[in-house]
Amino acid sequence: MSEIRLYVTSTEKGAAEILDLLSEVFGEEDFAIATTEVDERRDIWEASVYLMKDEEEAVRERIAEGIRHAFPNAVIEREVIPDVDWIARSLEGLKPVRAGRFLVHGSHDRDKVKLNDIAIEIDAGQAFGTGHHGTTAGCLEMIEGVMRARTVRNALDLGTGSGVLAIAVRKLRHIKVLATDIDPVAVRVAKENVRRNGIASGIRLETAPGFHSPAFRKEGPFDLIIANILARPLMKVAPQLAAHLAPGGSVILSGILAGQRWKVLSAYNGVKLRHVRTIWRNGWVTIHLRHG
Ligand SMILES: C[S@@+](CC[C@H](N)C(=O)[O-])C[C@H]1O[C@@H](n2cnc3c(N)ncnc32)[C@H](O)[C@@H]1O
Repeated sequence: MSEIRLYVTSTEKGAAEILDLLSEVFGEEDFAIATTEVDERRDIWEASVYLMKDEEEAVRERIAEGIRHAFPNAVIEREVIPDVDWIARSLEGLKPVRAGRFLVHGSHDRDKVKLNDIAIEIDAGQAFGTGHHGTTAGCLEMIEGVMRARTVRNALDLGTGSGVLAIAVRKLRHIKVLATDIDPVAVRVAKENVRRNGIASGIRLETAPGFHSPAFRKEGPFDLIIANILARPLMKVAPQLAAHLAPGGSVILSGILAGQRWKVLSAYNGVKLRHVRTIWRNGWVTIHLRHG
């Protein structure tokens, strides 16, 4: 059955207020609720509830009732989310990708795994992160280097997508990992990938925009923070990211085009993080920074 997103368009402040109201309406029920930035310059945001098609009418009425007083003119729009299987089928031909000792492969390529590989099984789906993109591969290579050289007792994967990087960290070392994404669909896909890779515990997955969740304080500060979420949001979260880093900790940033490297580095120098190493892949850079 199809999944539906019901959403209301507002400003950042309005979307946050709607999110609070919807959290009261749906409480502990199993609905994913999130806010997403659509256009930073024009301050356009969406507050969304994800549900199955047969629940649509009842959920729509509850949303309307919940926000009616504070937002009398709000329009509730809908989007049908495409089925995961359809996308997966169209991308079935993707070849396994090597990055350091990691081999990221689809379920159809299990026989390609060699003895010394650290295999991560990810089928192409609705979440970003099959290993084919230069940013994911750069992060995997950097994770291996950093975790070999430094003591890492816990880690944060901000913008986890398919969960590939959190799975990589956990496969390298038996440590606790917090993995978050602004997109509840990605979080659901990541949960499935964590299970499929035989990881029964140790990875906590949460839907959260930026650092907006109590989970960060609860699980942090972190010895390693990985964030592959594009240059602009990376620059925006620099102060919060630095605040959640343990003394002497490492940061791996990606989603940065080569030409944006200096802007991102200067934002992070401003929060007392210094450059250690850069990996270049297909026009994208992955950067390792440290406290000090
Ligand atoms: C480029 S993908 C990276 C996925 C995976 N970590 C990888 O390396 O392949 C970026 C992910 O970050 C998420 N994202 C973007 N902005 C975010 C934000 N402000 N807070 C949390 N997640 C965010 C997106 O939904 C997307 O899943």
